Amino acid sequence: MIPATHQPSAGGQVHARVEIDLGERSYPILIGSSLLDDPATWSGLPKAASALIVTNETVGPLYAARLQQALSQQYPQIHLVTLPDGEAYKTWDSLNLIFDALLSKGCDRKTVLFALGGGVVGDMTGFAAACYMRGVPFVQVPTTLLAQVDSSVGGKTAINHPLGKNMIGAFYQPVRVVCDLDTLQTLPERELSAGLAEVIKYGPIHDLAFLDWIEANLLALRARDPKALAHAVQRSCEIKADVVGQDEREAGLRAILNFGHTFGHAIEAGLGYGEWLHGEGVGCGMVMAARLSQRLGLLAEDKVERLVRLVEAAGLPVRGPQLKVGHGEGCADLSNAQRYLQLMRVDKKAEAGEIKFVLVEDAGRAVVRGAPDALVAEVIDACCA
Ligand SMILES: NC(=O)c1ccc[n+]([C@@H]2O[C@H](COP(=O)([O-])OP(=O)(O)OC[C@H]3O[C@@H](n4cnc5c(N)ncnc54)[C@H](O)[C@@H]3O)[C@@H](O)[C@H]2O)c1
Ligand SMILES: O=C(O)C(=O)C[C@@H](O)[C@H](O)[C@H](O)COP(=O)(O)O
Ligand SMILES: [Zn+2]
Repeated sequence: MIPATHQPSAGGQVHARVEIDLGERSYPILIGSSLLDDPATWSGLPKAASALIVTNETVGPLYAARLQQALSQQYPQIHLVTLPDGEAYKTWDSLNLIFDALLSKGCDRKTVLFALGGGVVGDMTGFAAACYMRGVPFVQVPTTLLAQVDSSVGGKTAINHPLGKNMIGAFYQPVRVVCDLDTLQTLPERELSAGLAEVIKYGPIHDLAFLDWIEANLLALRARDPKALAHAVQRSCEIKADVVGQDEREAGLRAILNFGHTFGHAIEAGLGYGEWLHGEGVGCGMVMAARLSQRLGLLAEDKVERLVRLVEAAGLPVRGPQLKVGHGEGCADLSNAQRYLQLMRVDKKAEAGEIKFVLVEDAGRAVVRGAPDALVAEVIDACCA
């Protein structure tokens, strides 16, 4: 049990409520301020004898006691498990810490899990919820910009494998998402920039007017202006809810949300998880995917340069790294481009060894298709430092 350290301030304000329409798996995304402390935020959740808050060693000390206090009216027993912090810990070992806590505390199949943290905590808590007793309810309480605009929504849950990102997981939807914008005020600047990568992503694939808005409001976003953050989170969640509502399990359309990720995931795995942040890989990966789109005649050069400027202005890298030769088995003799290609062949969108890229067109649409290895290698060579 967590000690209740202080009284909640309550008085939460919901600025927006976005519904994700998935039939019986539908749920609301609440976006607002002071939501964490307000017992009203948590009313109507599944009833249970116990809840388990899953967090990490950074977020726990900041927010877990407040969440526990607010939940205490609803759940007689509230337990806490604190995971090590970082992408390098998105592993079986961390997942087992959640199962150890669930079992040692006598949690049953009604126990509700609360994922309090960024995307790493969210993805692992969701996966644990999908597995424990073959499925218990869980709530996403995202505390990073990246998690509020993307990872808490849509039910992709997973852990990493040394050979590939998010390779072991499940589609499993939360019963509610609560985005308390106030938590973004304690986020390190590098993490805020990482979150902006996923915000920017929605522009070229779905909404060019939103891209205009991001450009016009980038300074306000980086200064954490509450109104700008509220709009960025709301519009991002609306777009993601729309896409996921049409294609929950990525039979087709949902793959557009992977813009920048084919290259980005290769960077994350190739450098070793945690070396570059997920959002940094996505930011740079979008630049590489845009340059590939240009080489295939889909995107005009001025549109590519516009994206590069925006990614850079968001505080994200626009040049790809040289992937460590020898980091993975059998890659010692590979060139940098060959190493990228080797890692990208593991991507979940690949079919029969053919890599599929999310490419973008001038009109603000995305297409998912293959490209000749030689052309991809040229783009990698041109994009890497
Ligand atoms: N499931 C999905 O659809 C989806 C979508 C996008 C990304 N992801 C996954 O999400 C992960 C990245 O998520 P992330 O960027 O949130 O990283 P993260 O979870 O590692 O959090 C980033 C850092 O910020 C700290 N932190 C979190 N909230 C804080 C706060 N309010 N104040 C201070 N520090 C805080 C964390 O402890 C961590 O050190 C990746 O594993 C990625 O694969 C999943
Ligand atoms: O929700 C989705 O679908 C996405 O692709 C969102 C991505 O931002 C996210 O990083 C996702 O985890 C990547 O999916 P994956 O299937 O390539 O692991
Ligand atoms: Zn992502």
